[in-house]
Amino acid sequence: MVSVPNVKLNSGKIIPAVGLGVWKTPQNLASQIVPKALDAGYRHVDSAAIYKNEEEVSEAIASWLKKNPSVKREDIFYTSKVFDSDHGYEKTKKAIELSLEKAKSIGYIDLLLVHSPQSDYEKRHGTWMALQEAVESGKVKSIGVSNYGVKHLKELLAYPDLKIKPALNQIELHPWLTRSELVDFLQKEGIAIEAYSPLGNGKKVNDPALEPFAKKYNKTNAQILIAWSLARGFIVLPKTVTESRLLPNLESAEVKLSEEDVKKLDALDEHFVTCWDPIEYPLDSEKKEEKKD
Ligand SMILES: NC(=O)C1=CN([C@@H]2O[C@H](COP(=O)(O)OP(=O)(O)OC[C@H]3O[C@@H](n4cnc5c(N)ncnc54)[C@H](OP(=O)(O)O)[C@@H]3O)[C@@H](O)[C@H]2O)C=CC1
Ligand SMILES: O=C1Nc2ccccc2C1=O
Repeated sequence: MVSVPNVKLNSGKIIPAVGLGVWKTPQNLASQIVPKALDAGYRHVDSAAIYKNEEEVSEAIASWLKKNPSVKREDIFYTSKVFDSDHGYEKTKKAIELSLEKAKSIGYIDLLLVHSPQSDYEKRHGTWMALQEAVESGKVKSIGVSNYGVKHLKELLAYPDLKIKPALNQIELHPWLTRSELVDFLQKEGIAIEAYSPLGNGKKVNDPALEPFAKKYNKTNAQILIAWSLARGFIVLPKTVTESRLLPNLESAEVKLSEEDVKKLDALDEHFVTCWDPIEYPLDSEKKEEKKD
């Protein structure tokens, strides 16, 4: 079995440092690939309400656990996310109920994230209050954010009724997008960092800049990229629906890049964003400034 490191979150919960991403994994493929991933040794799956596969992912985990009784529910880490259109206290409460209903086969959600900061102060605040209550109810074990920039995090950390700090921030990270200011801030605040699109959404897997590293370590380009995330201390979420890629991607956890090579890879940074970039989304005060101009 591949030895995958765990990370302890500020909630006290443990998260495996490699998780299977399931964005764009259709429902029928989710039912097939999740058990294969668990067979390969994955113990962490990253879904979201907008991926439309929460139920299939959860049911695949539940039926795999029945067939593998030596692995317990607590050994698996399941994440979902509340989308922007469900921001605000009441809407988020309903969205949480729906995500919990879809995850009923596995009993609880390990980590629930605010998918992005794209609304306004009042709605983001209401959403966080609903998430805090979900932890108090016991049906959600840890809560966090995704695509939050430093300004969004500072806003959240200043809520007068903040009871629970985000356990992590899930953001796009790879050598072409290293977000050093945000990463430093998160490390200082004790908020774990989760790297999405670690292969640059597949667009960077064949980049020639990876060749010397692949050659030196005798690993694939994808393995170098996943190993880079782990060497930086990030939790990492490679996505694949290709069975033959599951194990090699997970085995990246056993690739140890030298500090010097990690720095060389860091130097590829060119702020290359592959899909969306809500990290720059304006605060209410910035929207008012825009209106004035
Ligand atoms: N919070 C957020 O806003 C976001 C979260 N995420 C999360 O992060 C996960 C991963 O990010 P994502 O953008 O999907 O992309 P990745 O960077 O993980 O790349 C996935 C692509 O790379 C291909 N691939 C996977 N493994 C290999 C390999 N070993 N060799 C060559 N190609 C490979 C996949 O193809 P194939 O599947 O055909 O094998 C797919 O096309 C998402 O699934 C989601 O869970 C992603 C974006 C935004
Ligand atoms: O995985 C994701 N890919 C996306 C692209 C656009 C908006 C949200 C997401 C995701 O969560």
